[in-house]
Formats: sequence, structure tokens, C-alpha cells
Amino acid sequence: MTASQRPLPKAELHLHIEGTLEPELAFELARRNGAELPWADPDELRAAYAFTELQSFLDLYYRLTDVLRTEQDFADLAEAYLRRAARAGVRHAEIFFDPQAHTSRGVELGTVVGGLVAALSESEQRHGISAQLILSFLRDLPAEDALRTLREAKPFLEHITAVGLDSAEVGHPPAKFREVFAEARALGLRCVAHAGEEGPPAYIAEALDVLGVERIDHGIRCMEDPELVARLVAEQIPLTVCPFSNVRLRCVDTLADHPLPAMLEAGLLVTVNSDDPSYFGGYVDDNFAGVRDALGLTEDQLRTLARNSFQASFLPPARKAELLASLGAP
Ligand SMILES: Nc1ncnc2[nH]cnc12
Ligand SMILES: [Zn+2]
Repeated sequence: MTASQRPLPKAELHLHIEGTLEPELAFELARRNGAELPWADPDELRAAYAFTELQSFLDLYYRLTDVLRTEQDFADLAEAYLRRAARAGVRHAEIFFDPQAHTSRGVELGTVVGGLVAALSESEQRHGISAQLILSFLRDLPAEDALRTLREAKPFLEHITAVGLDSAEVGHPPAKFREVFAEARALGLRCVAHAGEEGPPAYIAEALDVLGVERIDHGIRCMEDPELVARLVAEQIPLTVCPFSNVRLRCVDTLADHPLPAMLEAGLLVTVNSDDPSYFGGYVDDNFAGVRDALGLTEDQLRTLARNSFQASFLPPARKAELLASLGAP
């Protein structure tokens, strides 16, 4: 590989491990576990990936979690992602997982965390990727459920860096989870939340003010509120933007219409990520290539996105500096 073909070193900060389940692996796990799937084969499953909005995707995403049952399944899932991410130039990954999507099916939290940690603990050595876990709460379930999940996670906190908030956004404002996030912070966890994906800009401000999050996942709808943009710029709040996801879930009409260039122009601390790469047509390198081609981003702008990804990470200062240095001088 020549230097110009080599992908930029980058961190991926918005990636749901359940969203990396490729149809082929889903069928292999279904066979291994004797789980029934309503599609004949991986191609027929892939053909079902035509989403009308966030909920239509979530219905399929939760349906497919049924094939994930053992520690080995979660380890295989994470290992497949890390192998592919290494080819995408990912040097650090902060990975969401949705415990409630598994515990609600009778899979123990220890099984989920145990499998993920088995893969992640070998990741630096095998793939050159440092990796952390973000435990994400499902915002369309009651806050009491999230609180119970947080308390169940206490034996595993050494493996968990942060908590997040995902699933159906509209009608489930951040303030619903005020106590949960306060308790998570008291336990020493960092805090992030999806906001302003389908939901209004007000949810972004609420996630910052009520939940005290340090990063906003998606956040693209901030562009509807100039005062909010000015605040996000002044406070340099990172936004983990996912261009392919926004198009596939119809938050944005086409990649050429994506607000990413305007966000960069405004001085927002934006990063590019893949969200659920198996479902949305590509991994983080594909997202970088997509925005370069559809939006005409320059090499300098792509490098800024990569630099932002390290800057916005939860890495300790020494590793952050090492990865920033791998991108060369600004
Ligand atoms: N893009 C997304 N938005 C909300 N919840 C999710 N869970 C997985 N992907 C998601
Ligand atoms: Zn997401």
C-alpha cells in the first residue's frame, strides 16, 4: 500500500457493536444457536435494509440481536468489527453496546460484557486499536429500567468508560434520564448522548444542561439553531456525525445535501463515524470517502476530521498525543 492509499489514522467514536452484525455472521450465529430467522439467506436479509426512518431500522436491528446468545457470539462480533476497522485506519474505538437489548431476551449482562471484553482486550496487540466500551441506555424504555441496568453493571465498571443514550429519540427527551446520568457520573463514568438526530435542537441543549454530557452523538439538527451552534463552537463540544446513517435513515436527503461542510465551516468540533456500518452501507473509511466524493472535502478537511476524532476521544493524554502526532503537524 502506498502512503496515498493508506487510510488516515482515526478514532471511531460512534459505533454500535450490534450494528456491525453482517448478514453472513448473523446466519452463521443463527445456525450455531438454533435461532430462527425469517429470511432465506444473507442476500434476502440485505434486501430488507430499506429504511423509512430511525424506527424502521431499529425494528430490524433489535430483531437480529436474537442470534447473539453466548460469550463467544459477542467475542466473534467484536473481533469481526476490529479486523475491518483496522483496514479502515481506526487506531482507537469507543464502542457502544445496548445491554437492555440482550438482558430483555434473557442473556446475562456478564455474558455480553465478557464476550466483548475478550475481543477488546486483545485488540491493541492484534489490530493496533485501543478500545473502550460505552454502555448505552435505550431511551424508549422507562428510566427505571436504565437505572436497574446501571446498577447491574457495577461489577463490570472496570471495563466501561462511559454511558450513552440511544434508540427512538422523538418523544424521549434527555431529561427523562436525569437521575440515571447523575448516578453514572457519581460512579466515575463519562457521559455522552444521541441528540439532534431525528429529535429537535432543544434535545441537544438539554443533554448538555440536564445530563451533563461531554459529547453529542449525531447533533446534526443543531444547524437549525444559530445560537446553539455558537454555544457548541464556543464550548468545543464534540459532535459524532454519521453521514451514511443520516442518509439511510432519511435525516438528510442525499450525501450531497449533508450539512458536514457547513458544520466544519462554522467551527464545530465534528467527527465522522459509521454508526451501524452493516446496515448503512459502509465502515468509517467508506464514510470518509463518501463525504470526500459527494461533498468535495479537501485533504486538509479530512485530516481535520481525523484530528478531531482523537481530540474528542476519552483517551488518556499520552495516547492522545501519540495518535495526534501520527497525523503529522496541523
Ligand atoms: N442511529 C441510531 N440512533 C439511535 N439509536 C441507535 N441505535 C443504533 N443506532 C442508532
Ligand atoms: Zn448511533
